[in-house]
Amino acid sequence: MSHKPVEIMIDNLVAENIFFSVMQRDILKGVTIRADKGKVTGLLGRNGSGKSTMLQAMFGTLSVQECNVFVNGQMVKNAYGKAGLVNYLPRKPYLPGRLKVADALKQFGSDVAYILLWFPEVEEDLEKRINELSGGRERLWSVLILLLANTRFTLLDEPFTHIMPIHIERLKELISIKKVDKGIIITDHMYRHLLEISNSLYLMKDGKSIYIRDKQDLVLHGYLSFLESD
Ligand SMILES: Nc1ncnc2c1ncn2[C@@H]1O[C@H](COP(=O)(O)OP(=O)(O)OP(=O)(O)O)[C@@H](O)[C@H]1O
Repeated sequence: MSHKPVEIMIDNLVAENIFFSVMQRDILKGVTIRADKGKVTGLLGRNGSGKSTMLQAMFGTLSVQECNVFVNGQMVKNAYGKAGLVNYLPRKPYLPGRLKVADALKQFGSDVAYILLWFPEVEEDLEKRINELSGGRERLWSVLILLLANTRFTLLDEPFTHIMPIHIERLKELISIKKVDKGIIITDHMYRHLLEISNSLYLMKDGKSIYIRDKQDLVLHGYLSFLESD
């Protein structure tokens, strides 16, 4: 009797072969990116290297020359439209400005008690409208709402921007807990935070992605000019 090894498929979302050219410039030259349940994938790159474009192509809201998206090997079109599949934090403000925070939480079905357990000080925002919040608080609420939402994958474009260090530290802990339930891709220029929380880290350069093993690689590939001491 032969014993076939049991293959366990880890929930994954893959955007393969992304090509994007604009105004005769090739921005992405056949790049692949993937999110796996249980992992954080980090994406670094200089301004204009195509990080946001990749996330939008994967989400399905940007039309690019080529991009094939698969969920566990099955091709999907318009990933954003599939209930419970994936959510995406754009670089720009995400939540509707006129909405009260408490109403936004209700709309997204967020677990307010759980959020306040992690960030008790943000309770003061609940009755405020989104456009009355500081930039950092608006970003924090947006990240929390998407991270805690019941989707299999979450794509976060610059989630740490404007957020104060003490909240970034807590957010990183929360991301490490949430990745047990979902696959997460994060792009941010705060490379130290990405180095710390990513299970796989890539650098976008010349339209391709380079696998990053450690900080030295970031110098080698010209993302950092030198290694700062810790
Ligand atoms: N609609 C468009 N028209 C012209 N150029 C575009 C368009 N969309 C994207 N680009 C260009 O594509 C390149 C990649 O942009 P993208 O926003 O993906 O970069 P990024 O790596 O996210 O940059 P940053 O770190 O500055 O956020 C940029 O040079 C941008 O100017």
